Amino acid sequence: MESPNCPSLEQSAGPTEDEPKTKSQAEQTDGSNVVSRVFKTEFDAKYKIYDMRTPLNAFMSGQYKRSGAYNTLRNRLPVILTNVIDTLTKDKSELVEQFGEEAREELKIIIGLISRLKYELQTDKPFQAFAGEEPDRALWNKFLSLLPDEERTFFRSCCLYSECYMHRKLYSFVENSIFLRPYDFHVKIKEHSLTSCIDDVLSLTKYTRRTDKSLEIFGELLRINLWSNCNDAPRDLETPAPPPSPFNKNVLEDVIAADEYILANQEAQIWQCLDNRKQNKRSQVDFILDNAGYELFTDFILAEYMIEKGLATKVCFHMKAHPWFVTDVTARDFKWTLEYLSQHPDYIISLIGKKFLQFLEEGKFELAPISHFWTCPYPFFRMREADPDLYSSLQQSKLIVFKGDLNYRKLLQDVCWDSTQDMNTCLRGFLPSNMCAIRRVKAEVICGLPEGVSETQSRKDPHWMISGIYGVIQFVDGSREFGY
Ligand SMILES: O=P(O)(O)OC[C@H]1O[C@](O)(CO)[C@@H](O)[C@@H]1O
Repeated sequence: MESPNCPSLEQSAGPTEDEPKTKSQAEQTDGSNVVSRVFKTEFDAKYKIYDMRTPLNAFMSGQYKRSGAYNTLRNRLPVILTNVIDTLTKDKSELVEQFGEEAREELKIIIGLISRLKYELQTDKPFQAFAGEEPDRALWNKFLSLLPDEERTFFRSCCLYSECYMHRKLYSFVENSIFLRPYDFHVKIKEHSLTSCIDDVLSLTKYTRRTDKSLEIFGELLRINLWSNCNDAPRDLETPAPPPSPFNKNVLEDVIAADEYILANQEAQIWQCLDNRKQNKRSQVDFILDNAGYELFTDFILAEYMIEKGLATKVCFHMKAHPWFVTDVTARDFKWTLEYLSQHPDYIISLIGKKFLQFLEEGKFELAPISHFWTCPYPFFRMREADPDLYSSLQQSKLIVFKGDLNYRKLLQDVCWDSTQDMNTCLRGFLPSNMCAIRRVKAEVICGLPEGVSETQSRKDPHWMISGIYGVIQFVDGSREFGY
């Protein structure tokens, strides 16, 4: 993103209707984001990349050069694939030892397939149907076949679709192998994201042992949870480094100092929703998880608080059916984390790990049945028709906690909404129950901000929407819909 002089999104006089436009409509009508037809590089000319920001109400897409989506497709995703190839090459002997000599040949084939995927990404090739044993093959192929031809490539499609497609394809390579099938390319990164933070785990454990039941403490836990959503995607030299984070991810010392970086904070409404027994007879809270490591640990701490203070009788954790967006939690990561903590040599860490394991045995913590909906490209408003069982199970929830940036993008269909748009509108009818979103802002998809905030932010820091140093804690009241 090298666009300090370009018009800000909020200055654009885009249409005001709620329905997002297709990209071609956006190009035709959004005059304020003047489309520069002078392509600056050979790549831009070849793949028709417009030198403009994402128009208001359009989907995020790599075809807009001055967008985080372009940066993701051009810089971040190829690096993810290169890193996986490097890991496979470096760990070859270890993997052969673990999965048998036959895995050697498979590794070669998989490296070749990943290189091809990277080439397809970098040359904006059309998405290919899935042809293996993927359990969600039909869903994906139907989705791909319904995409209009001109939107079926990496840079022309909605960026959410392109990213989901790349991660789904990547996993399909091991999924369709024989010997490497149980392998997760990202397992070491995920384990490291916990083991490297063990001091933070210990401090947070000690800090949260004797807490009161109060909005003040609850709010602090929400904020600690928010700042833990900080997995940093790999960046390359073309991308300016984000400004240094003004606080540590564990934020125990400076959680208050970090408050000015929270652009919308509805923790009081979330507290009210959980603490209001008369109005809300439901007692289960659902977490739609994001990243493994320290973030997952803070999810456990927040869930523990909800249970111990009588705000919920059970917390149900929804995780990904398979490796996803590098660090997302799978059932294997969830169980590994609890085992790792409970067997840790530090007595305090092992105690908390054992306590969480016991919560699992007692049904206070629960793993939700695996759903492929979380790893499909659909935004959440499509859940009711795509996975009606999941939708109706979420209707039983007292509060659904959506963690992280990707879930937020799926809530808002990866659309560049006016930042002041009411969240209810942006959800397009997706409201199974009360919901909250806890997310560091890493993509230009946001709503529910007070008037003027976005303009002020843009003046202060043109990269504020992709830097990940700002956050939101937002709430949507589902009670009117269900008459609690
Ligand atoms: O772990 P989180 O918070 O979902 O963030 C990861 C997301 O952020 C991004 O890096 C930018 O939106 C995406 O690639 C990805 O969706």
